[in-house]
Amino acid sequence: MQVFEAEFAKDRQKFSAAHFTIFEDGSVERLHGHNYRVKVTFTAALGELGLMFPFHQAKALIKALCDAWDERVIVPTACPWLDVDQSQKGQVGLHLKTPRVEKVYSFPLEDTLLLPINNVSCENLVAVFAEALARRCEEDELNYQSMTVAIGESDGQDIRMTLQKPAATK
Ligand SMILES: Nc1nc2c(c(=O)[nH]1)N=C([C@H](O)[C@H](O)COP(=O)(O)OP(=O)(O)OP(=O)(O)O)CN2
Repeated sequence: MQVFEAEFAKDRQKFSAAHFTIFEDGSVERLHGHNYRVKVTFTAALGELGLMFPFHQAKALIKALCDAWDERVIVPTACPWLDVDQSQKGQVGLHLKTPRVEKVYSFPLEDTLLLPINNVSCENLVAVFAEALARRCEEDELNYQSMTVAIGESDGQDIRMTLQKPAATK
């Protein structure tokens, strides 16, 4: 069976976000930001009329997720060295305490993206982005066999991960 690949790497597939990366020795970067760039490659066989799926359908799903992650401070809520306090309405308080660093941050809740990851690394971001996009593709009944998502913090450096589409449950 012929399997086709469609890569989407449009300039509009980006999100601007702030984060800090934590390292295993307990050192932590200062808060900083990137214009993250997102590339998605789908594989699929051809359906009727020689189409994998309508390209606009895939591009709309990717762009909507990029928009949801845009202009945010990304918070790793599963980080063992980070206490995330949402007791103050509309605010997120972070108390970071590693073997080497102790810092306190406070952000408006609407400016944050709380992700169930232990560190805001490209590796973790690409995994969460791919799973979230797979859920949106499922809801939108986009037909594909696998997706490879690549996220880059700067030109010339991408981290990518491939997800196989789960077998149909119905
Ligand atoms: N394994 C990982 N290591 C690092 C990550 C990451 O996501 N995974 N991220 C960072 C920082 O966010 C940093 O901003 C980017 O790191 P790096 O590429 O080392 O730094 P530059 O953008 O300055 O890259 P240049 O090669 O100087 O252009 C650090 N490590």
